[in-house]
Amino acid sequence: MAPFVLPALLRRSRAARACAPDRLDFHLRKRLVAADGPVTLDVALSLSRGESLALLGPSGTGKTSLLRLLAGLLPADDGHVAAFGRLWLDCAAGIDLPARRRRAGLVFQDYALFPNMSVRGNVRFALPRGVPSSRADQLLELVGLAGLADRAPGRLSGGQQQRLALARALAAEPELLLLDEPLSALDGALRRELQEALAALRARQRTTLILVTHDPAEALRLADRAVLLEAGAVVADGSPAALFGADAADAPLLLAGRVLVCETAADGSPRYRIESQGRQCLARVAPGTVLAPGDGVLLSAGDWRATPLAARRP
Ligand SMILES: Nc1ncnc2c1ncn2[C@@H]1O[C@H](COP(=O)(O)OP(=O)(O)OP(=O)(O)O)[C@@H](O)[C@H]1O
Repeated sequence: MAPFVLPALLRRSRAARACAPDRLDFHLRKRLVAADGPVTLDVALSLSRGESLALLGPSGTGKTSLLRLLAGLLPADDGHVAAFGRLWLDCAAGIDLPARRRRAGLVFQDYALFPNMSVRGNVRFALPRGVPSSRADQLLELVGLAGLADRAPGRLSGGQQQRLALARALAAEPELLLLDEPLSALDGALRRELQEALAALRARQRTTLILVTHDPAEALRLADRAVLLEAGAVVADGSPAALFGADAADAPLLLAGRVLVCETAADGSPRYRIESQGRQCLARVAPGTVLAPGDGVLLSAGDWRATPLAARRP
């Protein structure tokens, strides 16, 4: 056998061996181009069926890209995804299932609803063949939209659109539910209610969940495990309580840091590159706050917000 074929075969068999019926096992690599230069996303994780993982990290670190890679919406440079007994991706073996053949449901930050269909139509469209259309109404009930089933999505509020996007993702009965800040547009009580509905649903269907959140309290409520990404790599992996402290529901983790430089995000808002504990991250600031290089800040690991130290003094 030609020597160059051997590594590819070995890699393929490693991916194929990882293909256990009750596990999601992946290693994905992708070169991303950030505003301040290229970053290589390189993440390997293994989850059991029904596990819920919260993905946290500073803005621009690759969280959304990782969800898109898993869903098959972004091509990987290298790696594999072995999902519940099936290879969705094995770059070494040339296997790359298209998004529609992966049993992954992704709820985007911008919802991606069909504007020409009613609320009910959006959910019905996603039902697998053979599932009665009454299932759409059950799901709309679950997310509190039963009364708006005939409305066009364009006439829903941001929070209602977010709930519709969630119902549509659930309709497809995914084995892997990928949620990109799914509840960020919802206010307190409703957010709590949907968090509970999601937790109950997960327990009932054993759906594996990966959710991007900036909210440690949400990670504590919805996730068994939290992973912190920085510059495309996993820097912490453990239980949310161990990572953020059991009282994270009230106070996000605060780290002392120092401003290195101010950058401009894609939406034109300022982002500050902060150095904290030997690492760097990008953080937002409250409107009107101006920081200079060298300023001391407190960095909230929950929403990656930097607050000038002086402003926090009593
Ligand atoms: N297809 C692509 N090719 C190359 N680079 C990309 C691609 N898509 C996104 N990027 C870059 O990858 C970086 C990470 O983006 P991503 O949206 O994954 O970060 P994030 O951690 O989800 O950020 P946020 O918390 O702000 O949503 C960004 O700098 C983005 O410009």
